[in-house]
Amino acid sequence: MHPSLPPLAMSTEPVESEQVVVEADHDSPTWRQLSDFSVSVSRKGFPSQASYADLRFRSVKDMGSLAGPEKKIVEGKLGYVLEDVPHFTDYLPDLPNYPNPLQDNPAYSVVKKYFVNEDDTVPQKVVVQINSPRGIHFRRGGPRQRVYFESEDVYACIVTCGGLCPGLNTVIRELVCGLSYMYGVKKIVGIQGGYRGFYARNTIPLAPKIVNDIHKRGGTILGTSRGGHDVMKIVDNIQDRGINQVYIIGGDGTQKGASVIFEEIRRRGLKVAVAGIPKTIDNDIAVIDKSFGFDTAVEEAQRAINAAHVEAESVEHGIGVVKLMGRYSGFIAMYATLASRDVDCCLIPESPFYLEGKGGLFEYIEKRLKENGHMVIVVAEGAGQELIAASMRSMGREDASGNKLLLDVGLWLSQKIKDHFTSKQKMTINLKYIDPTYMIRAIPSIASDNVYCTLLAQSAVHGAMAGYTGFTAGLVNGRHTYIPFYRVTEKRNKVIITDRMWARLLSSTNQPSFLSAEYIEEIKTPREPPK
Ligand SMILES: Nc1ncnc2c1ncn2[C@@H]1O[C@H](COP(=O)(O)OP(=O)(O)OP(=O)(O)O)[C@@H](O)[C@H]1O
Ligand SMILES: O=P(O)(O)OC[C@H]1O[C@](O)(CO)[C@@H](O)[C@@H]1O
Ligand SMILES: [Mg+2]
Repeated sequence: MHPSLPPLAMSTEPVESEQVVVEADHDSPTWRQLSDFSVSVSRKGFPSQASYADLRFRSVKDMGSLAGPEKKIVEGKLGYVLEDVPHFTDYLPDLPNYPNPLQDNPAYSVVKKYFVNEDDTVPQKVVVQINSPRGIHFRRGGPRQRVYFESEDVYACIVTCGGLCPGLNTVIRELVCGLSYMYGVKKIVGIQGGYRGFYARNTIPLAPKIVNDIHKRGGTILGTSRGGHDVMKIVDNIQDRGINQVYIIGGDGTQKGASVIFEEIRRRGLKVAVAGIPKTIDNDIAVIDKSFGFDTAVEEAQRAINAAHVEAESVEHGIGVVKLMGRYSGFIAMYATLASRDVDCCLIPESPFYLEGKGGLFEYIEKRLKENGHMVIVVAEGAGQELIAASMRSMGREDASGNKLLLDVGLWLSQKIKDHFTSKQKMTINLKYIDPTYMIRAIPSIASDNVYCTLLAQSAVHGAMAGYTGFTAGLVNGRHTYIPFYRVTEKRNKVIITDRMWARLLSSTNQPSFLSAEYIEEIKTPREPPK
């Protein structure tokens, strides 16, 4: 255990009052043997309205791996569960705190109830039944009455990792402006070229004047990369430079990396806030309503679909194929299809399809061409990978971050369609393939995404200033929240093909579901609950 880490106060019984029952440190055998115990919460203010008797505090260490995340869970009556995020005072109990400087900011001081109530939490599930448990909640994001940094002591850094996404520059801009204008922070630097930039590149100074109009440009002014996550080198660098707020913008891989950085920072007992801002054009990050840049991507995809449609309808038996992003999740393809209404078939990774035979894609294409004379197919990049793998080799390759490198479904599918209709069916078709992937990723974000980026960035800044750490700032049911890293990285957000949204798409395109009769029967028949 790091010498500066205080022992946690804990009990093997549910806490019925504010008492502290047993003390043990994180690395003690006692800690390891317990997977579920109560901890006292040293931070003042929670819970103020609910009585302590209503609540049970648990800190659940992932027993599978000692290096795994420590979960901070608060349970209340009626099945209320708060999956809380770490706070400095969990491991640095005697830190001083200060009044939030926003109190004296003329723009904000007139706002009624500007500060978020310490007890506010946001439910993950908003549709409930009369007797259903209240379920998982997340801590509400926003400015707090007290902060754990004095403005002149803050030294913040910002890093962007993973693939490009519209809105990256807006988030950078709003972090810089939020820190400067709301909290008077003067020392902010950008880490260049993703995680490896911490130890392999110089930092660049950031200030409102420098970032003033970067949101009008695509990409990230800081640069980005995959791979290069060396946690010890990164944290050594943070420590050596005296950085005490780290803002990390990136997708699922990046948030995993942020979690590891946070764990190392906590192990060393450093007062360094680690805040993640989720970025994923694919919209595949779990828990959050939607990721920034997603709406921009769907909007821009319309241009490619329109072009495919114009090409297809101008010739005899015209087929337009458009490949859109989505490695594991077909959200962009699904929403772009629903928005366009010119699409006759949408193929996504979550819904396996087949080409030949009854109910297959070729049969549907032929029907559509006979009915309409042309058609448009939208295919997500991760769709049909098993089919391609069966006909081609070179599966199993990975990029620098360990992400599987996919085979180009758009080219493959276009070729298969051409082969089938021209060689086998002896039918003349005119196929045009459009891959707008990198054109979509590289544009600046649209207005609504810019506002979303602004609120996300400000929420992250408020959280870090208030002493929260090890969190991802995210929108849950329309409210800004702080979500523990493990919650956004443990699984991916995927299109659920048994949900209404996919059904809407099927009914809008009239495409086959490609599901077998047995499968449909199986999902319709409710299973017996396990005895
Ligand atoms: N499990 C992990 N532990 C530590 N670092 C990781 C982990 N997974 C990924 N990273 C690091 O996070 C960074 C970004 O990861 P990745 O390239 O997978 O992009 P991403 O954040 O998932 O974004 P996207 O996939 O949307 O482009 C890389 O520098 C990578 O080394
Ligand atoms: O070519 P790159 O930069 O590795 O990124 C491609 C991947 O990035 C994403 O756009 C996600 O950021 C995926 O949709 C795509 O597979
Ligand atoms: Mg990823």
